[in-house]
Amino acid sequence: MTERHGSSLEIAGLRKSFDDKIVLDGVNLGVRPGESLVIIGGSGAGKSVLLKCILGLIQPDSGTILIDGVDMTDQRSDRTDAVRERIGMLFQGGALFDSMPVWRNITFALTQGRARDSKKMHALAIEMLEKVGLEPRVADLRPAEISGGMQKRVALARAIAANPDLIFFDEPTTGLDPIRANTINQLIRGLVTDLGCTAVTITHDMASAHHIADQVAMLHEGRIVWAGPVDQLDKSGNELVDRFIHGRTD
Ligand SMILES: Nc1ncnc2c1ncn2[C@@H]1O[C@H](COP(=O)(O)OP(=O)(O)OP(=O)(O)O)[C@@H](O)[C@H]1O
Repeated sequence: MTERHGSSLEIAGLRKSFDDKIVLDGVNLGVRPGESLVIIGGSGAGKSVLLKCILGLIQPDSGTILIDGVDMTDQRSDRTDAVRERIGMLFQGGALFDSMPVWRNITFALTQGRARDSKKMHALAIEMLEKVGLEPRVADLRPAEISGGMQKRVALARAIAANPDLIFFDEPTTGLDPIRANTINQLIRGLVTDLGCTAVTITHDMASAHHIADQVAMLHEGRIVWAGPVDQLDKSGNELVDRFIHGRTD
């Protein structure tokens, strides 16, 4: 049984150009509540720009981005702010604050930077660390004192601490060995299957895509050229998808 319903995401006709370079050329994409979508595509396809548009970090030129029916491309309002509060994000580089210990990094957004019930927050951080396979002692270290792979898992712990309904992962397994990558894959899958969270993941790691995804969409030159259930990926009949998943450049 799920604890809640994840958010829905519907993108229609999304366009974005930088000067005369078209990066998003009418993206249409949908994710149902409690579903895991993986977006694949080669370098420069526009994946990061798409993600930044959804997160409100870049303003698209046209098109709509509906999260639970609220258009996130509209001017900021109480409605869009309320939706943003239910969104979690794991950035590629982790983006941790080096000046504070791991436990404060994990709970920072929950306290909005204010010192609040430190003991409770410390305990919560340890609980989150356990979920991502890290020992309690890591809570008191600073990000610079732990490896890149551990930083990635701390960033994931931070993303899930806020209990989001919709969570975005940008290359969550890049730079991790296969065992650690598998821990992250299982965690993402668990967020969706056990907690009913909606997940959108950008990855080049096809093993991870197969583990995480319900649906897969391929972005190529700013358009979604194929979308479908993950078990159809290997028999999509789409030349661009075949080339991408088999790493062919011909
Ligand atoms: N702020 C910007 N100004 C100008 N061009 C940009 C900007 N951001 C992205 N681009 C261009 O948009 C295109 C798509 O970039 P994007 O980062 O979305 O690709 P990607 O699919 O995420 O690639 P990768 O897998 O390598 O991360 C690239 O040609 C990039 O140079």
